[in-house]
Amino acid sequence: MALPHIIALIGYMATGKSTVGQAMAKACGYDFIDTDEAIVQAAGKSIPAIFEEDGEAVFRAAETETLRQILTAQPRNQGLILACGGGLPLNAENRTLLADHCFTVQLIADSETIAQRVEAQGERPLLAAAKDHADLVARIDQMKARRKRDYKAATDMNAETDILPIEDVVDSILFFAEMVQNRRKRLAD
Ligand SMILES: Nc1ncnc2c1ncn2[C@@H]1O[C@H](COP(=O)(O)OP(=O)(O)O)[C@@H](O)[C@H]1O
Ligand SMILES: O=C(O)C1=C[C@@H](OP(=O)(O)O)[C@@H](O)[C@H](O)C1
Ligand SMILES: [Mg+2]
Repeated sequence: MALPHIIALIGYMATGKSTVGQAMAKACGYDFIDTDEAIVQAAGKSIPAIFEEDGEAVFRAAETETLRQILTAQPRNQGLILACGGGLPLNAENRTLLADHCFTVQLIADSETIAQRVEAQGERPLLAAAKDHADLVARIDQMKARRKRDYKAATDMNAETDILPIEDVVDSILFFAEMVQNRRKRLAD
């Protein structure tokens, strides 16, 4: 399968970047890295603990360094699926790194779907203050609206994760990414 060398998944929290990314890597034989996982490994503590003990600014600085390191270390002869933390594309330097190295897919889901996933999973410090379900949905709506422009600026393709099961989301992304790669090759020849 002719695919871009690095496929990055971006998008709002709980749209499925980590889950879909892992399944994509398995389906196409690419490596898989999750920026959040890499940061947790290096810090030796969870994302909520980093936010609480070190603050968001420290987490964001680690995010940029981790992204740069991952993108430059990836061997030429091995593809990579990179699941990004939800806030990563809000930083202009990170968007430039994505544009320079990746085919970037934005995962999208309804705020209601996201709220249900966040309630089931936890682990999202930026949404931890929500009072109840309705407040959580409202906070997700507001944060999504604030982030929309930066996400769009970094995006080569959108994929919805509300309707299709994970395997079909994977197949649709790989199908589209392969078309793009073939087209790029034709244009380069
Ligand atoms: N079609 C789907 N695509 C992606 N995730 C889904 C889908 N259906 C259910 N989920 C669930 O939604 C959650 C998404 O969480 P996660 O992958 O951690 O998202 P993110 O990394 O974007 O925050 C997982 O528990 C996953 O199993
Ligand atoms: O959107 C964000 O700002 C964040 C998203 C999280 O990753 P997921 O999008 O994988 O949940 C994680 O990086 C951190 O909690 C901050
Ligand atoms: Mg994730």
